[in-house]
Amino acid sequence: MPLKRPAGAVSGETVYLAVALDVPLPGLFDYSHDRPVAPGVRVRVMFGRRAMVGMVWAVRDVPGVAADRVRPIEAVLDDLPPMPADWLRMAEFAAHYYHRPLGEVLLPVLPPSLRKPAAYTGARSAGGPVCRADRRPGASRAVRKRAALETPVDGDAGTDAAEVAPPTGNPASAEDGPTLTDAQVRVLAGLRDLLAAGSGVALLHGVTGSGKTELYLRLAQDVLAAGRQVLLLVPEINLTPQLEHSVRARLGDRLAVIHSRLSEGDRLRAWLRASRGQADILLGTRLALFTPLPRLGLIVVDEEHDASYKQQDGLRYSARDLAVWRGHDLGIPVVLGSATPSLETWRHAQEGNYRLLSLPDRAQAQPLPEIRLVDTRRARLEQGFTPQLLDALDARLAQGGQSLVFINRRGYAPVLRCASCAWVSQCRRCTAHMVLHRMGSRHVLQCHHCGDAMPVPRACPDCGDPDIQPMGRGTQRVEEFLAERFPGARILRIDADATRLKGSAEALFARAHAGEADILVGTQMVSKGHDFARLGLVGVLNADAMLFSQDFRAPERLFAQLMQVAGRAGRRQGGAQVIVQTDYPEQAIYQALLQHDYVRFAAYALEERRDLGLPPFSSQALLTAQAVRVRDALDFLEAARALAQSLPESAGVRIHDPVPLRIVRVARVERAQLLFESDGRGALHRLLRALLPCLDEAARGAVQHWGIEIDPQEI
Ligand SMILES: Nc1ncnc2c1ncn2[C@@H]1O[C@H](COP(=O)(O)OP(=O)(O)OP(=O)(O)O)[C@@H](O)[C@H]1O
Ligand SMILES: [Zn+2]
Repeated sequence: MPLKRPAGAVSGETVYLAVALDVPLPGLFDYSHDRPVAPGVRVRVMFGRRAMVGMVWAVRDVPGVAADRVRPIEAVLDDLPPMPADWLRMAEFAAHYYHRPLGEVLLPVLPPSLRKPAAYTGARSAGGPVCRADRRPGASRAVRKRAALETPVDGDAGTDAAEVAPPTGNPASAEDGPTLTDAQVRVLAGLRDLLAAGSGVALLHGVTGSGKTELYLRLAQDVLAAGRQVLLLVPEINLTPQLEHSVRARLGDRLAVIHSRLSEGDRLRAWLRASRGQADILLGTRLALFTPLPRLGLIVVDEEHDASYKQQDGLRYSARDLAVWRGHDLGIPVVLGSATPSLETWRHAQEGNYRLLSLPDRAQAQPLPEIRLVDTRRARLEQGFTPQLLDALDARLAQGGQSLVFINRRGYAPVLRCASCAWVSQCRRCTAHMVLHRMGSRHVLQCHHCGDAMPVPRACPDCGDPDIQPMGRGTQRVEEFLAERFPGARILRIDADATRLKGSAEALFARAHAGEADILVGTQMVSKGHDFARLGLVGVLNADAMLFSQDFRAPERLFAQLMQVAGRAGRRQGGAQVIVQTDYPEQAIYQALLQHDYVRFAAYALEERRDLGLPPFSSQALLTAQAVRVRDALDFLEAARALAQSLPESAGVRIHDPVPLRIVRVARVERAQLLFESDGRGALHRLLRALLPCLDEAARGAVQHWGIEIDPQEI
């Protein structure tokens, strides 16, 4: 299809715009208009009978379909300049690498109000969401004036696409940081080398509490002083308030925060400030990566190993991997920080692709906590607690210190069971148990997979026995037990249920940080990133649950999780202790944990991966299929496999057997998967490019949905 540069077109003559739309169909869609529109400009169009917001990707001389079937666009949404060229390049790369239509990348990553046609029509639209945001008190006059005068830029998206507000120079009255330790000084010099070199990736491997955050702030100061912007990514929303506070105190108020819990209006305003260059620092979770930043000079990915950087639906991208790509594309440095780097990143550092900088000790000269494995096989457990852990909790309480009980399972109990027959609380729609939850004074059953809920039956639905009992325990039951066992203690539970309401997570964490709790009970939500001042004891229940998982990444994740949660203890005072209860103290993973030895663990785990040809020594892609019956999903995957094997591009690609997912049915849909693997990335992608366009044909009939995931993190 011949593409034409918009600048050459004469106004008044019909042009064809290739528009990306967020619909599950490949390719772009042609619309006509009376003058060219720059790539990266949003337009309102009719798709079938639906009004949609799309994004212009190119201008064509001739449409891809018969000219009389091409519909005109409804409106050019000229409240924003075209998306900048580097942003369009990143989206194009993501679409290509993850094998998705462009429209499924370009539109979903925008703030929701920018992609809703209704936001631009009707009496109350008042010029659209951008104009409304700019008219709010607080929006600068200059912006209001610009928004009122702005006409669409019919130029190349690359040139001067964004409004760039000049930096204000050094933030006023920035608080001074602590005097750096020798190790921090050395690492900062390494990071500054990277800045001076202009680009490259550094892995900042620093043990928990080593003061990595301090170095991000120092480096950010340099970048800001040079008039550039900083993108700071964190894995969890709950980590933003703590960091936001440090950033404001040290670097000033030219900060924007973006994450998925913001209201639409707040998210749009933060996005506008960042993309207009009015904010110098953008702090956010993975979706913040897709924000245009006209003066971007540094990207930091904190806790880079964290699985939350991987989007789990739609475009299944890794924000960390795309951050590295964006840095490379822009020729700016990227810093990946972690106490427990992912093995992918660690290998890059070992091979010299990334520059390895290490902080081997804690910043405040505290030793890492002592770790004890307590063998649960012969212990007399009280509600899952060993006498050793209970004694340790007692001792901390007596000293007035804070403790954390970590259990990665929310709710009251994972299953309800009848004492006399085999009945268990099974979800009607999923191959999973319904979890018992306490709601105030009542209990309910809830499925964590489909969200279905039902009241607790009075008696066993199968045999009528009234004696039905919760089995095992989650955070709520632990909280209840601790309250009984330690009546004077202030107990605070932090998990997804306790933090569901807006603002409640921030309030709970603030109380934990302020030392207003003696015992914290929490899931992985509390295990990472937080800098608790008085926490001296960590008890880990149920660590073994991940030990024998099918997923080859389970040991890596378990090790990281335990190192991270252990790392919350003793950050300000010595004498901290971690107690891990386990049935398998002899397992290599626990032995490495005792030594706080990430490097040894990584060496051992990488050796194993190399022997088995697993990532990072190979690349993987996962084809998943959904159907009412898993047999149909498996048949489709079997056909896909046969088709793949018949293609010449399959050379060098290992194609495994299709298998049902571990939890095969969710919400009455059954799922299966097929794994592709190759030693080099290229071969895998070549095969997928040849194979995927043929699959819709093969999926006809019983298969409801199929999808491809590149670099899957869970198998
Ligand atoms: N040079 C220093 N002198 C004194 N205190 C410091 C110094 N550097 C950092 N700190 C303090 O040490 C604590 C731990 O630092 P920080 O939270 O940055 O660690 P981290 O490496 O990010 O840890 P984690 O990986 O566990 O998140 C913080 O309270 C921080 O203020
Ligand atoms: Zn369910």
